[in-house]
Amino acid sequence: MGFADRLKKGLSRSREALNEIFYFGGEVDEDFWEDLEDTLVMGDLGAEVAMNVTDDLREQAARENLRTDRQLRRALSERLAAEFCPVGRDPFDDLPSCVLFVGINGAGKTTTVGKLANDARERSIPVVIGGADTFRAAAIEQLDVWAERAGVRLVTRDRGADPASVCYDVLEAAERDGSELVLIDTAGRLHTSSDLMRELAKVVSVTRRRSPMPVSVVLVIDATTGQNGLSQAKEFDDALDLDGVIVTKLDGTAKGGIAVAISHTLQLPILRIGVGESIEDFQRFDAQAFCRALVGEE
Ligand SMILES: Nc1nc2c(ncn2[C@@H]2O[C@H](COP(=O)(O)OP(=O)(O)OP(=O)(O)O)[C@@H](O)[C@H]2O)c(=O)[nH]1
Repeated sequence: MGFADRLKKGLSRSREALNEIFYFGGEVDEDFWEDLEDTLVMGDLGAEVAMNVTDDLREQAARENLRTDRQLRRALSERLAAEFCPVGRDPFDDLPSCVLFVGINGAGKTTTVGKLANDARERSIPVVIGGADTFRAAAIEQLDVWAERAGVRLVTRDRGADPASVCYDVLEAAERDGSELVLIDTAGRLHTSSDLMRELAKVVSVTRRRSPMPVSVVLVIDATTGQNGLSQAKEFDDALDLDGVIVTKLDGTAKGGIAVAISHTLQLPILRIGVGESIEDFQRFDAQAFCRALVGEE
C-alpha cells in the first residue's frame, strides 16, 4: 500500500463521519452546520478550531453559493489546511542541526529517530544518533537495532547514566566525525510527572548550551491519543519550548484532527508524519494532502 493510501485508510474514521453529514441530499441547512461542527469536535480538532472552521465555511458557502458535496468538501479541506502553522526552519534539512526527541512512553520516538537516521543516510547526510534514554536497558538495545538497520552510528551510555552526559558525548562525537545531523532519543515520560519533566528540561538546556549547532526540540505524539494529545503537547511546550511536532501512527485508528488542533493552538509546525512501523513508513507533512485525506476530497 502506498503512502497516500495508508494515510487515507488511517483517517477513514474521520472521513466516514463526515460522509454521513455530507449525504444531506440537497439543503445545506442549520442542521448541516451543527452536524459539521459536532463531527469536527468528535474528530479531535477541538472546540475552538471546529467552531472557527465551521463559521468561516458557512460564510464562504453563502458568499460563493457552495452547495454540492464536492464544493463543500473542497472548501473544508482548504480551510482546515490553513489552520496549520507553516514550517519555517526544517531541522532535518537545514544543517548542521541537533534534534532532541521528546514525548510520552510509546509515542514512537525511537522508531522516528530510526526512520529519520535512515532517511538522512540515504540522502548522504552524515548523521549520528544519541541514546539518552538511559532509564531502560531495553530502550538502548532497541535504538541499537534501529541504528544498525539504518547503518548509522549510535552513541550512548549504560543504563542509569546521566542522560545529559550522553548529549555531551554525542555532540563531541559529531564534532570529531563531522556529522551534520545529530538525533537524540530521550526517555519517554508522562507530561504530568513534574520531576521527570524537570529532568528533561535540564537535558534540553545542557544540550542547548553545549551544542555548536542549532538545537531543536521535537515532540513525538501518537495520533491515536486523541484530544488528550493537546494537553500533552501544551505541557511539553510549556516546559521545553518546542520547535515542532511529529505525529505518528496515522495509519492506525487515529482520527487525525489532533494534528490540526496542536499545530494551530500551539503554533507549532508538523515536521513529519509516521504511517507505519517499518523504516520507510514516514513522510514530510503536506497540509493540503493531509486535509484532503481527512475530508475525503477526491
Ligand atoms: N502503526 C504504527 N506504529 C508505530 C509508528 N511509529 C511507531 N510505532 C510503534 O509504536 C510502538 C512504540 O514505538 P517506540 O518508537 O518504541 O516508542 P518510544 O516513544 O520510543 O517509546 P519509549 O521508549 O517507551 O518512550 C512500537 O511498537 C512501534 O513499532 C507508526 O507511525 N505507525
